[in-house]
Amino acid sequence: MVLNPVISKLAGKLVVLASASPRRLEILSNAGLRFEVVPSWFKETLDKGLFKAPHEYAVETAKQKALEVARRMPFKHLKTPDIVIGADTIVTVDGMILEKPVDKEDAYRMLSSLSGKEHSVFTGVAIVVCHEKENEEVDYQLIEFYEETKVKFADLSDNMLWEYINSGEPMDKAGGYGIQALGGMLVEYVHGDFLNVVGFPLNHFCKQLDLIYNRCTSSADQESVSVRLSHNSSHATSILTQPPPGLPAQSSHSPSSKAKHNPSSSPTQNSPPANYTHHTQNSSSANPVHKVKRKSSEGEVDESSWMLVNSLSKHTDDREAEFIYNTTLPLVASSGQVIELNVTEHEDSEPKKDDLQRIIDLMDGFKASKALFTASKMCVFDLLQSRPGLDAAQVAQEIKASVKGTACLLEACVSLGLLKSKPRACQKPVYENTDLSSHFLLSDAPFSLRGYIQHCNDTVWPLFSHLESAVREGANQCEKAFGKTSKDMFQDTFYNSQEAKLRFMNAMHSIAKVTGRAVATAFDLSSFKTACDLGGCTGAMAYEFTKAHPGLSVTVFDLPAVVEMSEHFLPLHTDNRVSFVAGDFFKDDLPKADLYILARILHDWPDEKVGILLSKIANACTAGCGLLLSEIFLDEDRRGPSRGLLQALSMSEGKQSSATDVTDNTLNNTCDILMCNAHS
Ligand SMILES: Cc1cn([C@@H]2O[C@H](COP(=O)(O)OP(=O)(O)OP(=O)(O)O)[C@@H](O)[C@H]2O)c(=O)[nH]c1=O
Repeated sequence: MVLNPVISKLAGKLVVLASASPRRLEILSNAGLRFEVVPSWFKETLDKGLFKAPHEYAVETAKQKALEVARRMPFKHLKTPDIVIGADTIVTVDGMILEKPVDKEDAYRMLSSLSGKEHSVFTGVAIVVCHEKENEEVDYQLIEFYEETKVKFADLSDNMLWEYINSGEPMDKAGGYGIQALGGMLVEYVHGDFLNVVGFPLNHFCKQLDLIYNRCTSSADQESVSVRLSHNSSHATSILTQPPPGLPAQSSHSPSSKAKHNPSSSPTQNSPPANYTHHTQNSSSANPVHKVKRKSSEGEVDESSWMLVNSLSKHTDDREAEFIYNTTLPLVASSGQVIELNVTEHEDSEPKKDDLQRIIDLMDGFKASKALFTASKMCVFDLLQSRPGLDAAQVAQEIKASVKGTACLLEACVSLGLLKSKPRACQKPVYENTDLSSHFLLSDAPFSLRGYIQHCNDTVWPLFSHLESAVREGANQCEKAFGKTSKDMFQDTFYNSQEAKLRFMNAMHSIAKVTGRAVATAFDLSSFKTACDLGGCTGAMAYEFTKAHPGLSVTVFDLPAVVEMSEHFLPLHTDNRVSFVAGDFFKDDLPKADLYILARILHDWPDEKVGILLSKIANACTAGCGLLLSEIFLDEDRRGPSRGLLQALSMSEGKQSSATDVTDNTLNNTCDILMCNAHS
């Protein structure tokens, strides 16, 4: 079910989040948006003194973050996004703008300035809509807005402040606190959008999308859309729209054609608003034939490069040649010179460049996955976390691999945004983790996905390499991939092999930790005092539930073989509101609880087993009980999300269901059913 039809308007578009903030990633993916993350390299160093109001600073920073990514991607990633979203969150108190603290003392200064006071949290957001023109230039059009939320802190003693600071939570957060986690304890009240404080004003964002895609469908469907930038009120909102009748001028930003358009909202007090020229782009191609245009920046190219160009020219009506070269790819000739080939397409019969890029991305997707799996398995991210700034030869030595192979792997990771490389004069570049890899790829990061990545590499990947057989036979391919039946695999995982069991538990643990909080906070559970997480494995989800709901105790119910290992996964601060009970949910009595939780369980089992489990839950429920389901539910039209449809290809005995499949199936209205979509 898509709650917000606006989000679905972005389906099929290359949406990019220009942010390394895990909170923004979580907020947008929980809303069902599918996007890539390309953290911005824009340094947040604008002169705050130049802005009349703090929100203008946040909006301008958000805009620069988004534009930097929009401009970089066509060159670094060889693809042009459709939409880039940038955001910047700041906290303001007593006329000061607080960003992320640089160290603990800074965090202390910030938090003590907030103690006992009301302050404002502003998140500036910029949406950059990119339109590729025929001449390979890109028009960037901007929608920018901000949201303000007022937050009041309780009086905080120094002891409390230092305890909080020493938890490590403040360091990557504006104002030095995270309202969504421990920092929530400091807060007396919040007036306004909570998610705005966390880092992204989802509601306001959806309203802006609504303006773009729903209220102005006719304009958004056109090749060219224009921008109205309004700076005439303290609310610096820009609305992307074809001019409704009566509205004045609009503007288009094209940083690639700076001579024509000044960048708007320049951070100077006196600078006038942007050029408000009405810009419409001709969508038709003037040239009906393919053109191979050779550009060479300096001097002559050597013979080999000429040969390449000539052979391409000969093949301009050869489909394969067009498909390979119908994009601007920098080709490096043996002289080291870069030749750019631009092929202009015939509008009527040839595919659009964006479409070609989407196909190429799909073709390459498995290479990117495998590069991630391999770097993770070879502990590249852990190594670069403990020793940032190693070059390829040093990394190769540590991970016991060839220098050539390691250099290729590191560069591939840089291109995927997983590593940063720092060039050094006359020396090989050195590497370090990006925020993305620090958050998700380290073994010991709180949101580590390493266990799940290893599961994808060791279990999912071999199954998918037999996809053709799986499709032909309509059955899973355990025997081909592992030489074992799925029953034997199950036995191994849970009973025969300690190592297989730990690997599996580790995978489930990591995905539950990353998604747990979103599931735990998706609903108001204040009416429930006890919960039972069926198949709750290591208890990762259960701990998130107890953290989010102080009045709730959770029993984890899982197979004895799992429960006996659960102590390996105890969190640092254990919580005696989580307990473990061993049993088989198909055979044994379920522990009594007000709320039953089934997170990522149903899709594994065939219909009859799902029926058995749900009717056992129905029997265990009394009035006022609830069932919380978290799955990658299919949309009601079963067209998405592709994550669910792709998961179905593993041909496990279970299936992907829509929300109504499950509610229709069962329970005879014995309890409330709470369903949330586990996109990640
Ligand atoms: C007040 C508050 C802030 N934050 C985080 O603070 C960062 C702000 O920094 P930013 O510069 O806007 O973003 P960033 O993290 O540096 O990422 P980027 O967009 O790449 O600049 C963002 O993360 C926010 O979630 C919380 O998680 N909880 C809160 O209660």
